[in-house]
Amino acid sequence: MNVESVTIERLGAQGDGIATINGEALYVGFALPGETVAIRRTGSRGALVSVEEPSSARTDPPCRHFGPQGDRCGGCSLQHLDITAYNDWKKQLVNDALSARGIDADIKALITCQPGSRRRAVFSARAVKNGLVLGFNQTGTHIIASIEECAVLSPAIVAALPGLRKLAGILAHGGKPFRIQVLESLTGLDVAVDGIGKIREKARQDAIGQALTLSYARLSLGTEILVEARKPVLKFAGIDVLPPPTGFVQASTEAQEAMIDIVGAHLNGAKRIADLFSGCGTFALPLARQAAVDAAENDGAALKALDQAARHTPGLKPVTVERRDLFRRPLSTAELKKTDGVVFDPPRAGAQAQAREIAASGVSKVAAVSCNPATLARDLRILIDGGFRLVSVLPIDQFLWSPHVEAIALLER
Ligand SMILES: C[S@@+](CC[C@H](N)C(=O)[O-])C[C@H]1O[C@@H](n2cnc3c(N)ncnc32)[C@H](O)[C@@H]1O
Repeated sequence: MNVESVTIERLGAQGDGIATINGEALYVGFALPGETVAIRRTGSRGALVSVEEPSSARTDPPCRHFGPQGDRCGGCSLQHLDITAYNDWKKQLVNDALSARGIDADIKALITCQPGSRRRAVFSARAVKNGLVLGFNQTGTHIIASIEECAVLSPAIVAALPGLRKLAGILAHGGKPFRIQVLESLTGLDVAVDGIGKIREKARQDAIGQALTLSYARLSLGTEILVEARKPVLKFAGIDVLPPPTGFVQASTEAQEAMIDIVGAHLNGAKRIADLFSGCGTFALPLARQAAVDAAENDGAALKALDQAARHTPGLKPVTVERRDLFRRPLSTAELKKTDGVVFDPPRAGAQAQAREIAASGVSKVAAVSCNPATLARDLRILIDGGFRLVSVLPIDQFLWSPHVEAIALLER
């Protein structure tokens, strides 16, 4: 394949450099705006061969697995961009999504997260001819890049990699890839193996032995607990919560605490708050210090954890929980009649049906939390058209060096 030289014009939403060739966009990973790079072209993608004229914003990536010279670990896409330009790009992702819906917003400076602060990871693993590979998928492929270090994950998770590899080796069979979810809790690692299929009794017993030797707090197969040496504990603004295996929690404690503060301050003064897509209570529990809270969510185990934490925490205002599919059955305007504040934090698909009900309700303050600026913008458009004023938007870099960004939009009327 021929090597050709192109000039990169801008960064795309996935962190690729974009050049224009014959009027068509060409995407080049690990390339930056202003750079002239040598590439090998396949369709609309160019594989970086070398950087001929580097950008002044190019910097050395902190992780050896990153980039075309590393193992192309797909976890990060922008370690080679200096921090100021990187922060601007993240903020711009939110701005672009809102602008596409005609929303002019006061977007605050990016709230940053430190390297080594990610407490949750999902590794891919697979038995191979001469052993086992465990790491993250290369971008856009099912090839697993074996990981020895990671600049994003907490040091405790990085230190656990050799043990996780042993555990995966015990459970792996048949060469099919499977996942290992790891959450660093305050009482130790909460490890859940997923997508492994049926395992033999001996492998199960060996895995339990390994979990005890490695001092994990808990080991599960999917949601089935195999061994629980200690209950995994997290704190949401100082409130103890025992999350269920594989249940959603925010990726970084730093981001979680910043988000709790922002949401709590905005909904200050509300007497009755609905926390929709509540998970195990990241927002509901701290908010119950200031108002009665009705939490709704589709994961029964998460709601049970929320309910138990509420019952065991003294001084909270009343908390109710309801298991409910909010895509199919959003809280109606009638059900929101006594509610004056709402926080919603849906999965990437957003909260379109729920936003319509809130727009038509008497709710006066909303905090919309999202990990997907495109669906956030769509839902904000519904709320704004329903009479809400967008006060501000706060982007949060919960997914460091990746193309993902968290944001909280604060609205009132
Ligand atoms: C981004 S998480 C937020 C959880 C929580 N607010 C937190 O901060 O930990 C999204 C939550 O939506 C829940 N969820 C997904 N689909 C749902 C649905 N159709 N109805 C209700 N909840 C749903 C998930 O179980 C998950 O807990």
